[in-house]
Parts: sequence; structure tokens; C-alpha cells
Amino acid sequence: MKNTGTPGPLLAAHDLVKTHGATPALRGASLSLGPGEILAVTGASGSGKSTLLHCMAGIVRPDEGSVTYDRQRLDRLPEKRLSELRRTGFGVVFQFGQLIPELTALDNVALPLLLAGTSRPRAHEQARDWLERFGAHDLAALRPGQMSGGQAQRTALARALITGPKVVFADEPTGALDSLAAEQVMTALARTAREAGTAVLLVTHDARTAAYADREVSLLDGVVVAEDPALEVTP
Ligand SMILES: Nc1ncnc2c1ncn2[C@@H]1O[C@H](COP(=O)(O)OP(=O)(O)OP(=O)(O)O)[C@@H](O)[C@H]1O
Repeated sequence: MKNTGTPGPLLAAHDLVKTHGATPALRGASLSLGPGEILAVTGASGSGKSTLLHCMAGIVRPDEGSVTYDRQRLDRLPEKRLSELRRTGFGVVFQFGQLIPELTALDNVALPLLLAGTSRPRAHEQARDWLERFGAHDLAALRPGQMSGGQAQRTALARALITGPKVVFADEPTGALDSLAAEQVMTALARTAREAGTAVLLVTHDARTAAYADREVSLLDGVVVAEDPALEVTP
């Protein structure tokens, strides 16, 4: 069909197949993410959620199928361009924030800008601003070992968003948190992503975490089973 002029998805996976050794993780998974959309991917343990996120973030190449980001075939990009795109267009947060233990919260958040050549005073100024957006400005001088799980995740989210990515990939960002901390992390993530117009691909087991998304799809044995209206019409 001809292009109708409607903007397409920002990121789309079509018929992804990925096998780890003898274990099939994805068996034809398709999913699309619109600009600024918060999308939750749920499903049982082992259903392929993390593998789908890794393929869509350009961390893992699928065996078959395509990943299109901003009209480019991510699965075909040479490694150098892929890592450049991951650095500039994407932010990533995992279950355990993976902050650098030796650095303060301020330096952890400033790090992507420092690595990109921003001056230290400017990077710190922006890092303070992003910590504040996540209600974590009082953590600036703390090292990860001095923080609670929720504080560490809010710091990790500030670090993921400081470069102004188009997409944040969050793999079980509340998986290690109690329910109050999970609520604070998700409230801050949803509000901040909406303010910044950042799309979020959120992988979670937890229905309360998924409830912060605009839309939810489900994976079953490596296939997206819940409806994804941008891709198909289920009778
Ligand atoms: N690096 C790997 N090596 C071997 N098998 C893997 C690897 N990564 C994932 N798998 C397997 O692929 C399947 C899908 O795993 P994946 O982690 O994507 O699922 P998941 O839905 O995210 O699970 P969980 O919720 O437990 O994290 C599982 O059977 C898993 O054991």
C-alpha cells in the first residue's frame, strides 16, 4: 500500500527469530513503538522479553527478521554505526541500575556527557538538573553503595535520559524494588519521559509497573500474542 503520510513507528521489529544455542527465544516476534510512546512488554519468565528488548536496542542481532529504527535497518548496520546510534539515540536501564560504584551519583549521571566531550562544569550542571527531575537532587554526593535500590534506579534513569535519547529501553527496572520504591521509580520515569517526548520500551513481570504504560503487549513462547494495532488487525 502507498504511504498515506501518517508517521510510521519510530522503532519496529518484524518476525524476529533468535535462538540461543539450542534454545529458541524468539519465534517470529513483531512489535512497533511510536514516537513518545510508553509500551510495556509482559510475559512469563523465559517467554523472550529480554531477548526482544536486546534485539530492538541493537545489543543483539536477530537470526531472522528485521528491526527498523527511524527508517534504518538496525539489524544490518555495521557495528561502529550501531554503537554510535546506541550512544546518541538510545538509553538503557536494567534491573540493577549498573551504576559505577566508585563514582558519585552526580558523576554517574554526568558520565555519558563527559564521554561525549562536554566540559565538566556543563555536564555537572545538566546532571544536577536530571537528578532533580527524578527527585534525586539530594543524592548527588552519594556513591551507589550508600543508596537504596530505588535511589540507585532513579539515578540510573537520570543517566539514561541525560543525552536526550529518542528511546529508553528499561528491562525490569523495578524488579529488585519494594512496591513503594517501584511506584516512585515508575512515576518519575513516566512523567519525565512524557515531558521529554522519549519513547520507552518497558519489559516487566509486574502488572503494576505495566500499568504506567500507554499500551501493553504480551509475549508467549517467543511470539507477541496480545494485539499490536500498529501491525495487525486481530479478527
Ligand atoms: N545468553 C543466553 N544463552 C542461552 N539461553 C538464553 C540466553 N538468553 C536467554 N536464553 C533463553 O532464551 C529464552 C528466553 O529468554 P529471555 O531472557 O529473553 O526471556 P524473559 O522473558 O526475559 O525471561 P525472564 O523474565 O526470566 O528474564 C529462555 O529460555 C532463556 O533461558
